[in-house]
This record gives sequence, C-alpha cells and structure tokens, in this order.
Amino acid sequence: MADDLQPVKAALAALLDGVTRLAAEPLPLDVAGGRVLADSVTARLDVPPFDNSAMDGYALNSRDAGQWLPISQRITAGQPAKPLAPGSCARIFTGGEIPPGADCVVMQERVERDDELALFPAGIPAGDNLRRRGRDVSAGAVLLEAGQTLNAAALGHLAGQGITEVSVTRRPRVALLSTGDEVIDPGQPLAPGQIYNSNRPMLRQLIEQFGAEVVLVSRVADDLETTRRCLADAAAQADMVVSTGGVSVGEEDHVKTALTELGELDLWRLAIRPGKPLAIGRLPRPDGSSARFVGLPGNPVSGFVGAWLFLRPLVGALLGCPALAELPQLRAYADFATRTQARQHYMRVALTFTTKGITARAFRDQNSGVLSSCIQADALAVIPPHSEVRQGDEIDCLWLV
Ligand SMILES: Nc1nc2c(c(=O)[nH]1)N[C@H]1C(S)=C(S)[C@@H](COP(=O)(O)OP(=O)(O)OC[C@H]3O[C@@H](n4cnc5c(N)ncnc54)[C@H](O)[C@@H]3O)O[C@H]1N2
Ligand code: MOO
Repeated sequence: MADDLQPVKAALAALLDGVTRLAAEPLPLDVAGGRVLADSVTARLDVPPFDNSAMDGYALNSRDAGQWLPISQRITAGQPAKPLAPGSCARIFTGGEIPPGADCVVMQERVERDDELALFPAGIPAGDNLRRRGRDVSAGAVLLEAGQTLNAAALGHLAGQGITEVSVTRRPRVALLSTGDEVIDPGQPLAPGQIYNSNRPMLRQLIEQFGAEVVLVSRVADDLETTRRCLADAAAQADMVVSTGGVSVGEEDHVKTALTELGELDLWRLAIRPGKPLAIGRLPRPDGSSARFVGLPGNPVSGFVGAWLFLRPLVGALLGCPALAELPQLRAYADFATRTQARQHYMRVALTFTTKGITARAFRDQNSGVLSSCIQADALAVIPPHSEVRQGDEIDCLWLV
C-alpha cells in the first residue's frame, strides 16, 4: 500500500529533529582545509592594510597628468613610501604603497621616459589603478560566518589576517555496517551466491566527502543477536550509525527489529524510488545520549541516493554547516520520457550546459541494483509521484555537489 509510505520531507524532519552541532576543536590553519568553522571570525586587519598600486608604473597626483614630471622616489613592494614631493611622480611596482599626495597610478606602458623624467597622458582619473586600504576586508567586520566550510579562498582570507589557528567543528564519527550473509569483502574468492561489498567504499567516499569520518566498518551476519550487538557497539563509538541492507520485509531482515529493541525506529518506508525501505531511528549510547541511525537499503543505488538525500543533511546538522542541508536545485530539459507511480523517482542524470539551458540525460537502466547509473551522474532528476515526463519537459534536478 502506498498510503503508509512517508515523503522525504517527513523523513528528513524525523532524522534531524533535535540534532545539535558537535563540539568545537582548535586546529592549525595549515590542516584545516575542508573543515567547518565553529565560530564566526572577526577581521582584525584591513585588507589590503594600505593603499597600494595595482600596476607596475608611476604614482602621481591626477592634477599633474598630461606633462613631464620628475621621478622623486622609487617604491618597491614591501617598502614604506615617503610623501610625494609636489609636482613629481614616484616609480612604483605592483603592491607598492601609494605615497601620501599621490592619488593614481599610470601603468608603465603608457608612460614615456627620459632619464629621470616621465611623460604622462592627460585625463587620468583620481583612483586609477589604486587598490584602496580595506577594499577587501574592513577591520571589525565579520570575516567568515560560523558554519562556513574552509575552502581554498576562506583559508586564504584567514591567512590574510595573520591567523594561524581556527576553531572548527569536530568531524561527525560514523560507523558503517554492512549486513547480508551474501556480501563479502574484495580480496576474498567469490563463492556461488556471494557478491562483493560495493556499498562500503562507495558510502565511505560519500560520507568523507560530506565532511564526516568513518571510524568503524564492520560486516554484520544475518541474525538478530549479531545485528543487535553490532548496532550497540557501533552506537558506542559513533555519532551516526549507517547500515546497508536488511531493512526490507524478509525473515533475514533484522535491522529494524534490533533497532526497535535497542532504541527507536522513528520512521520506515518512504515514498521514494529507489530507497523505499529506508529506516531512520536512534540508538542509545553509554553516556545517555543517542546516535542517529540511518538504515539504507542494500541495493547500491538506494544507498547512493539515500546518502545524498539523508546522510549529507545529517552530517551538515552535526557540523553546523547550513550549505549541506539541501542539495542545490536546478531546472533542466528532460532528454528522456518516463512515468511514475506512488513513489517519487530520483533518476540519475548527466547534465549538459548549453546556451539554450540545461539538458538532463537519464541513464537507460534506472534499476536500484544498477550502480553504473551513478558513475556519471551529475544530478538526481526529481519526478513527482503519479506524473508523466515527456522528452523536452522542464524538470527539477538536485545537483550532486
Ligand atoms: N517483498 C518485498 N521485497 C522487497 C521489497 C518489498 O517492499 N517487499 N522492497 C524491495 C526494495 S524496493 C528494496 S530497495 C530492497 C531492499 O532490501 P534490504 O534493504 O533488505 O536489502 P537486502 O535485501 O539486504 O539487499 C538488497 C540487494 O542489495 C544487495 N546488497 C546488499 N548489501 C550490499 C553491499 N554491501 N554491496 C553490494 N550489494 C549489496 C543484496 O545482495 C541484494 O541484492 O528490498 C526489496 N525487496
Ligand atoms: O526502493 Mo528499492 O531501492 O527501489 O530497489
């Protein structure tokens, strides 16, 4: 029955309900790339800290342009400038401090030289080729907000303030459990009926990409007692416990029973394709707190889609990083046709950016066991329940970034 299937919104609300940001830790700036700022940072310096030249050339007062001027000083980057003698110019290099009395720089290609004299074109506006003090950052202003991911430019911005250490949110610790007696690790021979564990490296990569760390991986045999013990061990070590497989309705699917016995099953069965039997809950930890639990279905594509839709926002909430809460949405023209039934379909698509707009090409086989459909996927096309998409229709896509 479709009626008892929950929409994504309800599942996300259950998953994120009461989740708070993890503690902060200090980290040298040199190794803080990719981490999330725990506290806002206030600028203590103007950047640039003084007016400086954007060009190799000559600094002068714009009133004196259009004539020959004597060169009264030479200013290299890193050297303080003296006040400009009236009616003169200064030889200056990119980054050099603008001398008091000068209000523009003329690049050397536009200047004629005769020994210690320089001829300037007329009509140079004040401010030309000047980089004003504080143009980028003003001391006292918010430099970076808490929750900002330390990307390349953010690291540069912090270093520009002379900062060597930052306070970042601790990385969420994740336990990754693989259920299924048929699932074995690569490196072992494959017996009839067995398959290699493709979910583990795929999910580990995604989880780390989102900003968390995988602290425990384990294989869980298909029996209730083992499942219970593995879930309890995992919760003791992790902020998030993620399992794959064993959440459907078969007798060998023990995850929900173990979860219910140990903690709480908040929500199960979503109106999404793939990923219908996804389970969300909490597991108690020895200190009285609880680890969040996401039981992903075993089919690799269900795990892939479930990771982007649920693990990413959960990691974001634990990191206090709003950019991870929702995937960026875009509109694209469907280069395919499809129909949906009761479940919202998240189709894996490759995007092409053209001058006429964005085109989404769907992979031919959208079955939840066909992991090759995810390799070139740039986005998930979101096809609402009970709808029809024709070639060329505009559709919503979630960008996998
Ligand atoms: N009678 C019903 N059967 C099924 C239903 C249903 O509603 N009624 N739902 C189907 C849907 S939809 C899904 S999705 C699957 C999910 O079931 P489980 O989460 O219990 O997953 P498993 O049965 O354990 O595994 C499914 C599939 O994936 C393979 N698998 C599992 N783990 C891995 C791994 N680590 N790496 C690679 N592949 C893995 C496993 O061998 C199975 O083929 O249930 C349907 N059934
Ligand atoms: O909901 Mo399942 O992932 O379609 O096979």
